[in-house]
Amino acid sequence: MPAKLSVNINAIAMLRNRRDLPWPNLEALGRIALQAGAYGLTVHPRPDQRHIRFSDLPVIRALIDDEFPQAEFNIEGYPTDDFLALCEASEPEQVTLVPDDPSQATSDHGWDFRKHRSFLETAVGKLKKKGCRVSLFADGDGDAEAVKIVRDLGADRIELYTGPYGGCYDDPVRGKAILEKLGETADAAFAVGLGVNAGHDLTVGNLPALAVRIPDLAEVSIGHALTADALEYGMAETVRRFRRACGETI
Ligand SMILES: CC(=O)[C@@H](O)[C@H](O)COP(=O)(O)O
Ligand SMILES: NCC(=O)COP(=O)(O)O
Repeated sequence: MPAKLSVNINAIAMLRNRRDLPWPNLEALGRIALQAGAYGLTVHPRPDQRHIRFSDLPVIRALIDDEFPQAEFNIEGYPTDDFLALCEASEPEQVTLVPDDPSQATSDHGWDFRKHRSFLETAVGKLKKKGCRVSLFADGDGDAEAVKIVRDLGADRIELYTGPYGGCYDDPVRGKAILEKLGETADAAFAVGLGVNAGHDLTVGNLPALAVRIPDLAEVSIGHALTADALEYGMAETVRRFRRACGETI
């Protein structure tokens, strides 16, 4: 089954926040994305609320509950007490824990699972108790032992950090090598019973090869390139293009 598309609306929020005005409207664009067949919506609130504001979360939750009850809400972020409280209030179907420092411009690495094992165990336990699926952001470095730690922590999935792949997927040497390491990491995760998501710098151009190497990829969350394409093609057509790039026949 092709990977499901979750549309990350962070970049749309960043554009909105240039002015103290309510557009572009996250709820309206989220609705168009879901009407066009996106499987879910992703947000990555950061402590300074520079794109997603905490007040956006109930609006997205209500959109899904009221109009798209089959869709999923995925919240990504670093598990501070404030973040975990946001998750508790928003009841996302999935939470993706990301090791981001508040000063980071964007996510640029996965967890060091050996170093942060006990910290993550506590956070994963709290989220699992609330009934969320939990995914942990992971480097695609082929580290099979690290993936076993994720399983032992009680998480359900890893999300492969695809940033290094995104920019050089068409380099026949470097791109191919990075893709193979991502694939090896996914294989190791599947072997211990974890699901595999992927995200960061995915595009219509680089998704097809990823989907071929990891045919059982569960979900991709995509924001930056999808928002850029939406300026050119419109949100509905862009969602359809990304769904096709994931392998859907629509
Ligand atoms: C975990 C991940 O790769 C995305 O959530 C990404 O961090 C989006 O956040 P920004 O929109 O702040 O780049
Ligand atoms: N988890 C990755 C994500 O949600 C979006 O990343 P990007 O497409 O904005 O790079």
